[in-house]
Amino acid sequence: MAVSGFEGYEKRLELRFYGDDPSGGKGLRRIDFFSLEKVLHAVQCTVVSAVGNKFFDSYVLSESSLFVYPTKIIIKTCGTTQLLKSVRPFVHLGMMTGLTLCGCRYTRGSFIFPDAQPYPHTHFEEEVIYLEKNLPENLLIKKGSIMNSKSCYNWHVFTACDVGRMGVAVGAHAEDLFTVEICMTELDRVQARKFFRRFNDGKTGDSAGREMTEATGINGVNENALICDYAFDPCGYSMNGIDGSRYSTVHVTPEDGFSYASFECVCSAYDDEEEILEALKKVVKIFRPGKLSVSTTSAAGEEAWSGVAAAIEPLGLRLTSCTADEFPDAGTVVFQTFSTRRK
Ligand SMILES: C[S@+](CC[C@H](N)C(=O)[O-])C[C@H]1O[C@@H](n2cnc3c(N)ncnc32)[C@H](O)[C@@H]1O
Repeated sequence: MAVSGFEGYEKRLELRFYGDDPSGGKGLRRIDFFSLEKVLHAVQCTVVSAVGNKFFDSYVLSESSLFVYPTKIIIKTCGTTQLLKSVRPFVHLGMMTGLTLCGCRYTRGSFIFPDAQPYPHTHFEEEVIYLEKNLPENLLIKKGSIMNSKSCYNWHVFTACDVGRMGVAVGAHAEDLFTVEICMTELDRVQARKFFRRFNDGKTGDSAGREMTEATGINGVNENALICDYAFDPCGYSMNGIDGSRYSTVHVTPEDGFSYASFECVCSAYDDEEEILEALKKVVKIFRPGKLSVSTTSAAGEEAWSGVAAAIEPLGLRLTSCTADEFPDAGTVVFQTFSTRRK
């Protein structure tokens, strides 16, 4: 941990692959656990809990989450982890399973403690140079950009893709799917206390995590999800939810002064918009943050997330900025920030 405090803001990397899969569709899920642990060691985190279904494998990490699909890896890490050190080993492991990287998406918010970040996470420019150096040459189309808000919290996005796979990748994978990433700071103190354990509570990380999931209502955000949760000692919480082929994930740093929580999920353009917005409202009510950002990434365009402000503003948060930009392979990224009216 940095001397000043724990960096809650995650770095998120999504790697997409293609190729003939001799294993009948298991693809990247054939990567053995020992090899995954080696990559995580380079990033400086470990697996604390795991669960899978017929679509994908989900791991709760000491610093956030990893999801492994047959042709896609999503890894999200916080603290002072060196996430981008996973790029080369994952590309290599993909090759070993007969798959080639065709898309890369890296996103993150603005760190609370930027000076505590190690190379290559010292500056966004450094991260982009590192990515360009370590991605394979077939990923020719690239764009890196910082989406600004009116506050000090900005959204950093880098995407790259293989020119030959561009249309295929978007069409086959993400045409109707969009990712929602919510970052919350200045959590309500009463709510944040619920993510602290009692001294010597005699519980395991799993059993304490289960209690937090229920006591806070996180299990009600998507009642259909199978939840894999973990409570850190003395505080902190992570969970992955799996619902068919879709994941959701929540991470909480409850310490006062640098409190942070995140929620991420995958939605479809065919989902009931009201249901998505209801889930979003439930998340905001669980944490009651002073500041919040919502980033949506969608091949379907900006409309995918047009109802966010109308859903959130009645909860006492005011829309302070809304920016949209296009990125190769990813589609439209919309970044909205909200700030409480209570201060
Ligand atoms: C890993 S969790 C959640 C991560 C997520 N990105 C976030 O900050 O919301 C981080 C919280 O767990 C606490 N924690 C306790 N033990 C930890 C450990 N061994 N590794 C990482 N975090 C730990 C941290 O102080 C922090 O409150």
